[in-house]
Amino acid sequence: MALIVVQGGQRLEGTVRAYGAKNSVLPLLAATLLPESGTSLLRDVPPLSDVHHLREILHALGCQTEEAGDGNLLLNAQHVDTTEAPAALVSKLRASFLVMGPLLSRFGTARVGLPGGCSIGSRPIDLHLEGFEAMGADIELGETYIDARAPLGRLQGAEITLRFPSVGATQNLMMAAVLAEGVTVLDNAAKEPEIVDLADFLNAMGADVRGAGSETISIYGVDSLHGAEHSIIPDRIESGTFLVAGAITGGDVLVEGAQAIHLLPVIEKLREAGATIVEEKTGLRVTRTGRLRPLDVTTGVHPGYPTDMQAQLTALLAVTPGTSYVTETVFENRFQHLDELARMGANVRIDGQTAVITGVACLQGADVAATDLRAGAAMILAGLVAEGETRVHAIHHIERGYVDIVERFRQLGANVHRTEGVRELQFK
Ligand SMILES: CC(=O)N[C@H]1[C@@H](OP(=O)(O)OP(=O)(O)OC[C@H]2O[C@@H](n3ccc(=O)[nH]c3=O)[C@H](O)[C@@H]2O)O[C@H](CO)[C@@H](O)[C@@H]1O
Ligand SMILES: C=C(OP(=O)(O)O)C(=O)O
Repeated sequence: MALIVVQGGQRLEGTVRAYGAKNSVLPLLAATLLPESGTSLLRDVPPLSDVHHLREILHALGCQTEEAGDGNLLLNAQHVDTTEAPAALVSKLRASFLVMGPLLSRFGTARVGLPGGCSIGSRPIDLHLEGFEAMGADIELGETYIDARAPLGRLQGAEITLRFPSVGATQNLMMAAVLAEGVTVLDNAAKEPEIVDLADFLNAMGADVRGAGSETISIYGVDSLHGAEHSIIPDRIESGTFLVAGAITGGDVLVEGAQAIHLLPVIEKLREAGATIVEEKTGLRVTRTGRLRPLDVTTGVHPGYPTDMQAQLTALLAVTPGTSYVTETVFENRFQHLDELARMGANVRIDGQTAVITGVACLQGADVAATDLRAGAAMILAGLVAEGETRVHAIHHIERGYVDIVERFRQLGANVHRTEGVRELQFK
């Protein structure tokens, strides 16, 4: 199995470009199922394994996709010939379940396998299903498949208040509503930038989605949609990861394309920790010369501190003098990386939902696992400042969400490489 090997001690310096956002491109790919005519063009599609797997699902449904160079992807769903998304493919990633909304909206029926994704909590899909039901769908839950059908042939607009502003449920229900009969109002909707990106794409296709980015989204159903062109927003989590890399190594890194407006809580916390972050014409520059300072951070839904940037921050805090507190409120099992940091000598303990991290002078290189995508990024970050060699295993998780991570860290001066064929160590 492949692993990433990091030799600690290099100060990172240089420029890195943010790719299109993984968490935007996945719902956008699902949305391309909606139009019955025309080809869509998505720009800055990141070449990630999650994207590859979602494209496989689109192909299984009868869509055509074609790479058109420079990160452009053409998609056509005119000839969709089945509404069954195979469980074997859907189980490879979480966002695959987002094909349910578009299929149900356009065809009034869908059979979709149960989704996979990072194991960071129980991750139910009850909010998605309750929303479809409120729009008139009958839902049948099987062991590996979920069947949904609109008995009237078309979903009906409804008023839906989400118990929690779930990103995925908001996206799935928005897509279900665009071709429904009448108006759907989603209350307590998620406000993440990826929701706004999806609404912009749907509207470019001829939908009428209003209020995305606020807690109430109104979707006025239309009769048909057409293909559209859209540029994907830069990945705020990838950008944030590189900002932490600059901060942890006391470096000077410009993240091209990083948008401050999407990263406000991350910027605020990194500044509080002692980094300098400046908005430049082309992106965000991070530098740090002074000592790191401890933090008290609580994750939350947007515009709160993103849970997807929690693990990376714990790597920084592991080498920050003093005691820091990190409270995770979005996922109930998102501290697995702390055990891995502890293998490297970090002083961490978990108290309920809070990680208590007392910084150590230096971490030690070790064999560690990428227990999930962001946990893997955190291991690389820790490895950058550890004494000796850190070998990160289970890197398929990292490759779900970071494009060419090794090459891009190398360009910034990190001593890191990817190696194949080494026996996977057993982690308890
Ligand atoms: C592909 C993608 O975009 N993934 C992101 C998306 O995941 P995802 O869309 O899965 O995350 P959600 O916002 O839905 O989940 C947040 C919380 O709501 C709970 N929940 C969710 C749905 C549901 O039907 N019932 C329920 O209880 C989840 O278990 C979790 O505790 O948003 C998360 C929160 O910002 C991010 O960490 C993920 O990177
Ligand atoms: C948890 C994440 O992804 P997913 O929802 O696709 O598992 C993530 O991007 O950090």
